[in-house]
Amino acid sequence: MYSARVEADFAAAHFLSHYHGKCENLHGHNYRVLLWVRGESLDEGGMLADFGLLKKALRQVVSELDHSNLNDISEFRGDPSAERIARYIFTSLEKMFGEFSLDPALLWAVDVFETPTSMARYERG
Ligand SMILES: Nc1nc2c(c(=O)[nH]1)N=C([C@H](O)[C@H](O)COP(=O)(O)OP(=O)(O)OP(=O)(O)O)CN2
Ligand SMILES: [Zn+2]
Repeated sequence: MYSARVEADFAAAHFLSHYHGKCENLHGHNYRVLLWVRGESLDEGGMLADFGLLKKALRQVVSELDHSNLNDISEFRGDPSAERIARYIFTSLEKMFGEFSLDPALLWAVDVFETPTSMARYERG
C-alpha cells in the first residue's frame, strides 16, 4: 500500500460555543492542513497521485477558509472544531477531486493542526 501527503496553511478566526474556557472567546489560528491519499497501484510514472495536483486541489479548498471567521459557516453549527474542519475539507476535496483529474477513491485522510501540538483527523471510514 502506498500513501502520499501534501500540506497547506490558512489563517482563520473562530470561537467554540460549547467550550467552557478561553476557546469560547473569538481567537485565531494559523491552521496547517495535511491531505493524505492512499492506494495500492501507481500510474505509469510511478506516482500514486501528482503532488502538484493534490496541492492545487487542497489550496483551492483552504483559500476559501483563509482569513475568514469559521463561525460564519453554518455546517460547523457554532463549533468549528478541528475535527469538523477536517471533515469539511475532506468532503469538499471528495467533490472536487475529479476536476483536478484525481481519483476521489484515493482520498484517505485530512489532518488539521490548530497549533503545532494539537491535531484532529477525519479519515475514510
Ligand atoms: N478535540 C478538540 N479540542 C479542542 C479544540 C478542537 O478543535 N478539538 N479546539 C480548541 C481551541 O480551538 C483552542 O484554541 C486550541 O486549544 P489548545 O491546543 O489548548 O491551544 P493552546 O495554544 O492554548 O495550547 P497550549 O498548549 O495550552 O498552549 C480547544 N480544544
Ligand atoms: Zn481555537
